[in-house]
Amino acid sequence: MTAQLISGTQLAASLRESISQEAARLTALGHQPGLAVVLVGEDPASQVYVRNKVEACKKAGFNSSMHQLAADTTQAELLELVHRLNEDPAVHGILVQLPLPAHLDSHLVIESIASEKDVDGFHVSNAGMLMTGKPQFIPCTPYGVMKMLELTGVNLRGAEAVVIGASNIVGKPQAMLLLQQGATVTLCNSKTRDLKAHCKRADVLVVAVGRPNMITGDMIKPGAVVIDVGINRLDNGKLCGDVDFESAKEVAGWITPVPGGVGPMTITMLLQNTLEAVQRSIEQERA
Ligand SMILES: Nc1nc2c(c(=O)[nH]1)N[C@@H](CN(C=O)c1ccc(C(=O)N[C@@H](CCC(=O)O)C(=O)O)cc1)CN2
Repeated sequence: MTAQLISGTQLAASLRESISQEAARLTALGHQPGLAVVLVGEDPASQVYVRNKVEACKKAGFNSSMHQLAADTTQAELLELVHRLNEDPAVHGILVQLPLPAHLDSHLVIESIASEKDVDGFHVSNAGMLMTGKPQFIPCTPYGVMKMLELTGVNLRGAEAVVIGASNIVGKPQAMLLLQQGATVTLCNSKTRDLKAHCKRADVLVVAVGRPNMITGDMIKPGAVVIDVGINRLDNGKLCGDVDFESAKEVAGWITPVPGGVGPMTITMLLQNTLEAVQRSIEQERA
């Protein structure tokens, strides 16, 4: 193996220590961070992620409430719950786990969350703030990726960064964050011609597609930083990323594993965003 491993598990553990300390300080001041997590239905992967989020909150000393709703919950019932959480002063952050069951309109639900409590950073107001270079809440996965890049010491100014996957949750905000750090960014999508040529140019390659092992070592520039956002469950029950780790690690300079890479960082940045929500609410009270 030539590449150095970027362990999300390790980085997350060290960031969570500082987060816990700040949570204890805020709690002592009478502002215990509060995160409400909403899950609709019984998607097994979502259940795992939500459980891990609630667990991480508890460990960090946050007050977390879990709202588990039946798969046939109506749009009106879900909006009513979000409305109640918006009004609750003990709740600083609200997260509705995605994907929602098909009969629910995710866009309307996200827009119903008060933007100052949208710790996922998915609300159009927060997406706009990020786009215009004044981020309030940065979506957790791209935020975590930026922390991982910081750890490698890679200089993003003038670097060629290629992001594969143009979702609102990962690809688009990731491209914005890289651009804001001075990288020259290419955002690839499912229609991109000659994906390999784009990948081969990348000093920093972020892959968020959801297709097991689609990026192989021969598509990677020697020494590149490769960040694998994909989490795919194979028929044998094992998890794998969008990058073929075995061949990629022989070419890359740095690489993230799956599991234990970007996933744990996503949850950590959710805690960080919730802290930022508390800090802003205190500032607002004082103003
Ligand atoms: N409201 C949101 N919904 C979703 C988000 C999100 O950020 N906000 N992101 C993804 C899923 N996700 C967080 O919710 C998430 C995915 C994976 C992990 C993680 O820690 N993965 C572990 C493996 C866990 C396993 O055994 O399955 C790892 O990679 O090591 C955390 C969060 C979609 N929905």
